[in-house]
Amino acid sequence: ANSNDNARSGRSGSLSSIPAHDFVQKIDVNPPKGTRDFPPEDMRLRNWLFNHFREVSQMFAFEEVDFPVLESEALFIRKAGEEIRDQLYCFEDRGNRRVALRPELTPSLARLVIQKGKSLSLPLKWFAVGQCWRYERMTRGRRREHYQWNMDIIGVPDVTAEAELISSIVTFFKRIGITASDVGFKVSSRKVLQEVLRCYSIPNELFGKVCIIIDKIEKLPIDEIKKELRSAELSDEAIEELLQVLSVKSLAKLEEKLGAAGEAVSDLQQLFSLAEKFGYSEWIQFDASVVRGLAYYTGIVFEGFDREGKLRAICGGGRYDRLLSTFGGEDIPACGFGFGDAVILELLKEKGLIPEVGQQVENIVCALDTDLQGAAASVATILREKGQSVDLVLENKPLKWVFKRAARINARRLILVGSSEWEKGEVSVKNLSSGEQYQIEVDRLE
Ligand SMILES: Nc1ccc(Br)nc1
Repeated sequence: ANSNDNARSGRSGSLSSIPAHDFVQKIDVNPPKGTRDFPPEDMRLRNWLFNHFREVSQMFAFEEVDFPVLESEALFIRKAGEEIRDQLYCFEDRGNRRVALRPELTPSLARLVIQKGKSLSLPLKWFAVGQCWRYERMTRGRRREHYQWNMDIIGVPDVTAEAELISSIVTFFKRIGITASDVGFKVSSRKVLQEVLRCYSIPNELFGKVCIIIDKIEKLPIDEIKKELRSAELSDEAIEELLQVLSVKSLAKLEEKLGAAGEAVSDLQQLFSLAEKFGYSEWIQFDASVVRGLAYYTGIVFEGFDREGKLRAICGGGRYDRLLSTFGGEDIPACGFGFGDAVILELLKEKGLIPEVGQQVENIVCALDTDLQGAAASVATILREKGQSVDLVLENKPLKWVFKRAARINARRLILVGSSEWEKGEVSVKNLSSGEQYQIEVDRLE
């Protein structure tokens, strides 16, 4: 206890005469800008959502992993002009190390795979639900943290891996009542861009930067996009061809444009035929304009969108076969997705699908007078040892108060410990839904 406590508690001590206000400074009780508290009701909804993330991941035989929320800044320093880089929540720690709050989970996953190296037997199917951060000028009043569900498959070069990942997200949507008429996936491949850029002998190291510029195509005027592409040393001819290809509306047209021999077309054709077999064809559509805003994708990319077009992307992912080598590791083919905890709740609100997640308690146990408090504690323990949840009334309260609390915590039954019954080793039970009342020996409670 510090002097402050003494002053507050009124306990004897030399400081009690000093008025408390000398020590107490009024703090802001709100969480830091852009962050959220999770009081019980919000935490129950979050747990409901995360339980679905976990149950679907386990249904697909993925193993849960996690990493520090604090990472070396170097893990996220990429030179492709990504927004995620501009908004890095980074700082120098007391050991003068450059560190950052992770803006995404994939680089940490890549780091762990490299660290574990040869001891890992491929393929890996890992999932994580982790808090991710960005530092954005609060002018836009957007959040600075969110929780992201990630699933990644490491060591499978075929698009069967991407097809499996999309199947897991479709499974999740179905479990929470979202249908193919609410949500779809735009699917493309960065190999489309690659094949166009190769025709104009654009060097590979520009690939990431070009993708990031293209990803802004629906957020910036087309002249701005062209200007940025020109500054990335693309010729006007290459830019025109690129924009042409990105407006292709079907896989058939893409094949006409790029030919059937390229990997872009064959990967996408394989993915769409696998979608048929998985039974989620109605959920996905080819859309050449999808590139996603992360520099490291190298193949199939996809993003979940709400068909009413009111919300930002719900989730997104793709193949990233070259990420490990950017950290000095041996490249292993990989693909994965990220699914944030914010847009999905906006969608569920839109659709009236937010579930009722009230508190559920089986028993509320109350002593009818203070010298039976110990007896009430023993009843609570017996029930808890039977695996039942018990709210034990901890103070001497009037029955009216106890009934009110029972209703608030949604208790199934009230157990009263009274002296006459207790002498017979019994308690009084009231079933709070049926109103049924009876006496019973404690040991026979179940
Ligand atoms: N990457 C990232 C992190 C945090 C939020 Br909020 N949004 C995106």
